[in-house]
Amino acid sequence: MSVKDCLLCPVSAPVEDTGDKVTVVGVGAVGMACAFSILSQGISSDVVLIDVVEDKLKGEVMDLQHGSLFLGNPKISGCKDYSVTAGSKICVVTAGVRQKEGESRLDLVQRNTDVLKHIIPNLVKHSPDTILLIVSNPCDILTYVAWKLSGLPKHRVIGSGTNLDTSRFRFLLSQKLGVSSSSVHGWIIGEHGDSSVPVWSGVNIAGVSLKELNPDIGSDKDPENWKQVHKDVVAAAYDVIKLKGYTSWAIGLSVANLVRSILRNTNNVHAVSVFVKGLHGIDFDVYLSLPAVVGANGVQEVIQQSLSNEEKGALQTSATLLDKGVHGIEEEVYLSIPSVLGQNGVSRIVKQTLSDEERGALLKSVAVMADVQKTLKF
Ligand SMILES: NC(=O)C1=CN([C@@H]2O[C@H](COP(=O)(O)OP(=O)(O)OC[C@H]3O[C@@H](n4cnc5c(N)ncnc54)[C@H](O)[C@@H]3O)[C@@H](O)[C@H]2O)C=CC1
Ligand SMILES: CC(=O)C(=O)O
Repeated sequence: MSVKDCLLCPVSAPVEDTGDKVTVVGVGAVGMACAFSILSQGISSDVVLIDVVEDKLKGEVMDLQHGSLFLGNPKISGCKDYSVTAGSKICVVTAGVRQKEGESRLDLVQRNTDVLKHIIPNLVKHSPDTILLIVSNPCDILTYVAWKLSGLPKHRVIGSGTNLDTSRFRFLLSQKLGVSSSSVHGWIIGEHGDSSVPVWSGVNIAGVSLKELNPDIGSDKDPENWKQVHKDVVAAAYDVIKLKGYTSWAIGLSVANLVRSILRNTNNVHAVSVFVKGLHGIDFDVYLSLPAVVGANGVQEVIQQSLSNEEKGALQTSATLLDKGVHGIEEEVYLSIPSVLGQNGVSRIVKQTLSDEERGALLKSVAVMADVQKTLKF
């Protein structure tokens, strides 16, 4: 008999499924900050890491496991093979390239779309009931891409969106006012990026509206220049990237906050990237951030904020920009398009006006073709 057999008298089979499994794809700065925040706050007791760089992945798993004593003995595992992710309640996607100094988030769209084409089908294959939480940038466009690639219902594909920008906004306002961020209520909506929209009409402390105290707040006419706070929110990522090369801790904490709301079914309201067609005059397929009720089903409801005309206009500009970003995604594929044929083969392609639905379906077709092509050997 082994020491273990002498020590332990079996009574019942150990339970393997913790019911709160979270997969984090990408063990870079952001993925590890997410995993660490989730584990250190005891939000999940079963965290799986995935990456394509095996040594780094193994090292990160071991390093976290060695802290198990201080984390309440969670399951921490990692592998290149997606079968380890089976049964995940949430899959957080942080894989892909990040901005270098001087690059915008939108500059990453093509490279990270290609990365998602490999990741999303694998995640959904092993966890068909999962909620996808997209963090990689450009976050809103990639959330749309993930929705298309996954075939999951819209409410189960969410982008971390402006949950982070909102946290930055509330922190900066709190510094100006000398009150805690948690007591400053305000929202950043729209793109997680340069065209984000501050909802000045709703900023309040204990129900006291700052706009009622200063009707010009957030505008160019405001002598106190509160507009600078939003400028600082937009500049935040660029500033941190200039200083340390990347951002990590705040996004890790922001993701952990979202994961908690989903796993514990809290119905907290977060600014997250959701499908917004039909809201605030936006009439095309696009994901961007609005305050939404988040629970075990993903996004349950979107809050219908009363926006000023200026805020609504800025939100629509943000939506149009993201729509352009989606349709700018390029693939080298052949597929059927009405064409003019002559002796020289194809002489011209007919420019059809497609509905958003048709364009979405075409994009999916392109993604599938591109995936198949990648498996061919020449
Ligand atoms: N939404 C947000 O608020 C934020 C988003 N980000 C974004 O998060 C992403 C990751 O940033 P960092 O962690 O700093 O980058 P990083 O370069 O440190 O890590 C990226 C990781 O992804 C892995 N990876 C690449 N292709 C993969 C694949 N096909 N499958 C699995 N893993 C793969 C790499 O091996 C690497 O470990 C970037 O796109 C960045 O812009 C960063 C901060 C905030
Ligand atoms: C990099 C990025 O998206 C951020 O820190 O906001």
